[in-house]
Amino acid sequence: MEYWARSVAWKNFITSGGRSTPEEPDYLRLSIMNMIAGAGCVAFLLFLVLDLSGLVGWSAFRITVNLLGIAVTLVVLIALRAGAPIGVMAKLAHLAMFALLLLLALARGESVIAITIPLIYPAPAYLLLDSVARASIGTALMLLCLYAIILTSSGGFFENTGAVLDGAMSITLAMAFQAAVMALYLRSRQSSMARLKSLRDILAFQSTHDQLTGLLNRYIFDDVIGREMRRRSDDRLFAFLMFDIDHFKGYNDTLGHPEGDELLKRISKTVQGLFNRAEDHIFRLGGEEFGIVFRPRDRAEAALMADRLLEAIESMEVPAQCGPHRYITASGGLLCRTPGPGPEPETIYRLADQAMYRAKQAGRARWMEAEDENGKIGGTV
Ligand SMILES: Nc1nc2c(ncn2[C@@H]2O[C@H](COP(=O)(O)OP(=O)(O)OP(=O)(O)O)[C@@H](O)[C@H]2O)c(=O)[nH]1
Repeated sequence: MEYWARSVAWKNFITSGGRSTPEEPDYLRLSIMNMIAGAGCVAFLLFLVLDLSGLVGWSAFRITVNLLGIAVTLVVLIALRAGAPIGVMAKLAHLAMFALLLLLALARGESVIAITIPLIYPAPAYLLLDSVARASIGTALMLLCLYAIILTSSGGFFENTGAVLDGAMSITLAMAFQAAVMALYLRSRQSSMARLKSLRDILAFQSTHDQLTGLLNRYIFDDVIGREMRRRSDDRLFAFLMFDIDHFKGYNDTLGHPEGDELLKRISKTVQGLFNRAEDHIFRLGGEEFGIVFRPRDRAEAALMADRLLEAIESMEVPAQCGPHRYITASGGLLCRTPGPGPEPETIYRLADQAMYRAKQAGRARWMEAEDENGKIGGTV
């Protein structure tokens, strides 16, 4: 089990740059992979030239590895152009490059640097996957160490030019691959993070907003009430105005539910026009019931806002389908108090609801002020 987990981690570690989503044509990844394969091809060609020119130790094995390197990178290039999946080709190229660098190093076994480079290649590559800052530090450190090894192990820069060139080219190739790994990884991580974020935003919006009107819903009501009741930043009052459209059932029954929905949307716009301060919260609490949490300076201002709202709804001049009024009206309940420790959100809701019920009983098209359990006005609590 542990071996399996380790081998999977290793596989991810080596091939992480090659992840792709096959359903999306990813032109950036395609370009990067084309670039890597092209650069790989050129680099192996240069290795070959170095070998053949006798600048570095010549061996049939070395030549074979160089030729293999050219062949693999050419296959990758051609396959990419023929439309092979980018992710698969990236994995293939990445693994082949690592294996070939290792073989090349073994072929030149007398040089410490030549063997070391491919072995340390995955370590900084892993570092590079995390962040650009860590990547830069990791890269700088690795380059410093490698050049220190080159200078010390080959007995001076000018005495073994072949080994130095060989090492430097290996480093360059490795660095190009690390940069590509980082670019691919960061890009794929960024796009999946962006997708996740937009999904999270959509879900957060949908869970707290009413689909029909776009207003806040009952789900977030308790949170808002709790927050507004606890606030200390502002010494204005806490007010909760709840209202319900009168005889909405009759309106729906006569004109149909789609017309009823339209009316709900229009009324929500009217409320938004009136309660338009940044700190106002407007809810559709259910059916044809709405609520507004706002911060009046005093009770008189809260009462004025309640009056204005009911007037604004009637002034929409939507013909009522039943009841004594010519136009659609609404009835409300208002609760007003100073913020601070006090009743729970459900108590606030219940008190305002009771006040609204009294307004309905008294003939509708009006609002009443909430009273607490002791019969006192909500605002004096
Ligand atoms: N069109 C529409 N109607 C809804 C929606 N939600 C609830 N309703 C309707 O709202 C009506 C509410 O009816 P009642 O609770 O009897 O209230 P009312 O007729 O307004 O009576 P009062 O409030 O006493 O004046 C019902 O007919 C519900 O079907 C909705 O999203 N869209």
